[in-house]
Amino acid sequence: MTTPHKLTGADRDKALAALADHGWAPVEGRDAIAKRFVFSDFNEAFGWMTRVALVAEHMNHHPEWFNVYKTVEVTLATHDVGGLSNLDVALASKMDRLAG
Ligand SMILES: C[C@H](O)[C@H](O)[C@H]1CNC2=NC(N)=NC(=O)C2=N1
Repeated sequence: MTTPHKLTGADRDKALAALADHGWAPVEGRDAIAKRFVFSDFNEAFGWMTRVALVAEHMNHHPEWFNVYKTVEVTLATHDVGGLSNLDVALASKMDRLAG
């Protein structure tokens, strides 16, 4: 897997702008991004989480997430670099793609 590199300056701004188009927003007071995914029911939500979990494990990059019924609140940050990295951007786009 790729080594994470922290996004700063123009790279970070550009990544945040692209992610915003897909519903990801910066987290207040923290160098992280978040998005709420709402599915049609619990099976859809948990099925998606399972698919994401396999991708995340393969990337060795893991989400912070909270599931209630059909809603999954996701926060992405890279603990190893103390902020947002290229791996968060990659995982965010994989999550979007898997959500359809
Ligand atoms: C030791 C292991 O490679 C690290 O702890 C990995 C695992 N998954 C991770 N996931 C996330 N989100 N950030 C990390 O810095 C991270 N680091």
